[in-house]
This record gives sequence, structure tokens and C-alpha cells, in this order.
Amino acid sequence: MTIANIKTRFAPSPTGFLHLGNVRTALFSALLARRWQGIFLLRIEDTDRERSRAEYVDALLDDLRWLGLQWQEGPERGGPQAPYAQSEREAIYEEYYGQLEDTGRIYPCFCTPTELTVSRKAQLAAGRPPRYSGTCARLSPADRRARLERGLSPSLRFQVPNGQTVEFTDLVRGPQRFASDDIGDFVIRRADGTPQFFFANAVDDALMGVTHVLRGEDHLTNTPRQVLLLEALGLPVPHYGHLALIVGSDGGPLSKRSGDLSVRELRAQGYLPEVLLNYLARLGHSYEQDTWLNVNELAAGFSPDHLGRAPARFDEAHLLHWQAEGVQRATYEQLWDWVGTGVRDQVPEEVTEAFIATVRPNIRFPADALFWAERFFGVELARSVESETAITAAGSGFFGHALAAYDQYGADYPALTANLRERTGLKGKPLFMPLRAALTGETHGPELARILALLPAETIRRRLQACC
Ligand SMILES: Nc1ncnc2c1ncn2[C@@H]1O[C@H](COP(=O)(O)OP(=O)(O)OP(=O)(O)O)[C@@H](O)[C@H]1O
Repeated sequence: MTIANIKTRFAPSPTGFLHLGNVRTALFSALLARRWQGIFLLRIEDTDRERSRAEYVDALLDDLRWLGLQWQEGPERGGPQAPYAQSEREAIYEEYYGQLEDTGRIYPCFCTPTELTVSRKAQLAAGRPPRYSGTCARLSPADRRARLERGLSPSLRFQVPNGQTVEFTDLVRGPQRFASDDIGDFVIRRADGTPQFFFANAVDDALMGVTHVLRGEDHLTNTPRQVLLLEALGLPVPHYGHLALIVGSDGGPLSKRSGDLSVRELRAQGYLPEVLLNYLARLGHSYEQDTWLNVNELAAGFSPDHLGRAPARFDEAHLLHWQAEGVQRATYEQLWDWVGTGVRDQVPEEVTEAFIATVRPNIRFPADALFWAERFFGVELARSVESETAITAAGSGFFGHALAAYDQYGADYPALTANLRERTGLKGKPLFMPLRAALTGETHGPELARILALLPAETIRRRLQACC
């Protein structure tokens, strides 16, 4: 399969911080475009005036950039179909409402929210699926005029044709068929004049030349409405692919409203961007390799054919696995930046690289690096209970020998430990554990040989002396 001139998009609403479900949609869309040298477009769907906020727009742009999911068209970058925020496109929408009006495909609806609720309840009580009953479609022109003269602000409803079947082939879920009779006439412009999602989203995709729409399965039932609208407007219908949703540990889909697992939060904890990409790319999508892939490799192996239909559950253990891998792969510069000021302030300048090399296999988060920086370079050494036990068991004579061996061999670990073995007759754990406990206050941790080379000689002597 080859796809020419592909354009994909991510179209979030700025109503909260992006969560892993949102970001996986962005990632798959970006990978699909990159795979076929196409364009990845970003559009801000801020038509919900009450819930949309400028700070969420800034946050989502920042999150996507941090993840390396740079868009080629969209906010800040511009493009042939600017503007890319729906709140700035109302004049464009007016033109298309006009077209639908001219062709008699829409009508004003004066029903109040209360009337709609009553009708919905009555239909449910009668065991029917709720849909708009068509009250305002039956108003005469005189009735409509009278209501408008009374100053009522109508919404605009799209008149769904009867007796049709809407069909499309979903990129993930295969052939789909919906009976138009099951779809009630739906609002495309709210009474406050703002466009409804179905309308603005479909019109923008068409005008912006989007060829492939990957989005969450929560939109599957919107698609037949959007297909009908685009057909009524004579606009091109993109290929749709509906992705299984990511569910949290409670089994419910992640949602911005409930502030689920935001990228910000994960970033603040110290997750690395490529870690999230490697994790998310495998959540509901299979790759031949289960090894670490960079973004180009993720794109090269991406295909809608490898997308699964079952909901994908967020699994922290998998994410932690990728995080451990990401830390091993990061450069010294990346990690030195990532560990944060608490670590940078404590580690002496001349051993920063040695510090990172020493702790790298034992850390997954900046907090872990801080833990070791404090153990190595803190003035006061807080010892764990286990290390106190190991020190007591070794006895003070052991540390006198250790000091003598250190004075003779310094940080030459093989020579020092061989000498200590000779002096004490100990080997294995009884030899190494008390040494580790005295030097770090812990009975686990980075390689002892590296620790010996990293700590200032004066610290080593002081800590061994303290156990004598
Ligand atoms: N739990 C989820 N798993 C996978 N994709 C999701 C999930 N929730 C939303 N998406 C997808 O993320 C994209 C952006 O959606 P949107 O900005 O509407 O976020 P949302 O989380 O649904 O927000 P809200 O909670 O405010 O409804 C859409 O394609 C949507 O289908």
C-alpha cells in the first residue's frame, strides 16, 4: 500500500490538559502522515465558549512540541487554510450555513432545552431510542417568522434524509452501515450562534484537505452525520479510522474532564517524551519489533492495518519498562538537564558525568537521582535500618581494615577488595555489604566500584571511620 498526498490531523478541544488517550490519537495521526511523507495538521476546536480556555491551548501546543509531534500546518505555523482555531472561522461557517439554507437542508429550531428533555424522556419511556422528534421541521413559514419576530434565537438543524443507508469503510473497524432513519435531525449551529461539533469539524476537515481522520471510537456514531453533511455540501469525505479508547484502571475511558493522566503530570514526574511515544505506539497498535524505536522507526512501522479494535488499558508497569529503557538510552546531557536543580546543586562539577554514569542503571526518575546525590554528597548520611544491621554485623574491626586497605589502594576497587579479603578472611556479601552500607547508608544501589571512584577520598575516610 502507498498513500500519496496524505494529510492527517489532530483536532483537540482546549477544555483541559491532554491525556494519554488524546496524545495517542495525535501520535497515530502524526505517524501516519510521516510514514507517507504527508502533512500533519493541528486544529484547535474551541467552539465551546464556556469550557475552552487560552491556557489549555498553550498547554497543548507545549505538550505536543515536548513530545516531538510537530505539526506542519496549524497554530503558530500557519498554512494555506488559516486560521486554525475554530473560534476564528465563524465567517467561513456562515457561508456553508447559507449553502445548506439555499438548498433547503436546514431549518431553525426553537425547541427549548426543557422541551427537548421531555421529548427524550418520553421516547425512552416508550422504549424507543431518543432522537429529535422533528417538531420545528413542521413549522410553517409564518410560524417561523412569528417566532423570530418574538425575538427567539433558534438553533439550526440539519434535515436528515429518510430511508437512506450511510456507508463507509472504517480504517480500523472495516465496513460500517447506518440507517439514516435512526439519526434524528441534528443541530449544526447552536442558539448562541456557535457551530456544533459535527458541522465545524466536518467542514474544516474538508476545507483543509484532510484525507485521513484518525480519532477515538467515541466519534464513530458522529461519522454518518458528518458524511451526510459533507455530501449535502458537495465537499469531499475523508477516510475515517476510529481508534479503540484507552481506559484507566477503573475501566472507564480516560477523559479530559476528569483530569485523567495528563501528559503534564507524567512529564512533571520525569517521564521522557520518547518513552511515552514508545509506550503509546504499542497501545492498540502492534509492531513487529518490541524493542525501542525512534520516531522515524515508529512511523516506518505504523499502519492502520495494525490497529486493534479492543479497548486498550493503561498499564503503568509497561510504561515503567519503557522509562527504564529511555533512561539507559538518553545522552548524558539530556539526563543532566532532566535530574533537576536539586541534583545539580549537590554533585561537584568535576564528577557530574561520573555521577550520571554511576546512577544511570539504578534510576528511573529525577527523584531517584536526587536520592543518590543526597546519599553520595550530603553532609549527613542517613543510614537505612538494613545498612545499620550490616554495619553492626561486620563489627568495628572490619572498618579499621577497610580504612587501611583504602589508604593503601585508594579507589582501585579490585586491589582494595582483594586486600580487604586477605585482611578479614571474608568474601562475597559479608565483604561487600558492610562496605556499601558504610559508604552509602544503603544495602542496594549502584556498582560499588563506581561509588568508590565517585566519592571524595575525604568522605570515604570519614564514613569508614564513623563505623570503626
Ligand atoms: N480515552 C481515550 N482514548 C483514546 N482516545 C481518546 C480518548 N478520549 C478522547 N480521545 C480522542 O482524543 C481526541 C481529542 O479529543 P477531545 O479534545 O475531544 O478530548 P476528550 O478527552 O474527549 O475531552 P472531553 O473529556 O473534554 O470530552 C479525539 O480524537 C478523541 O476521540
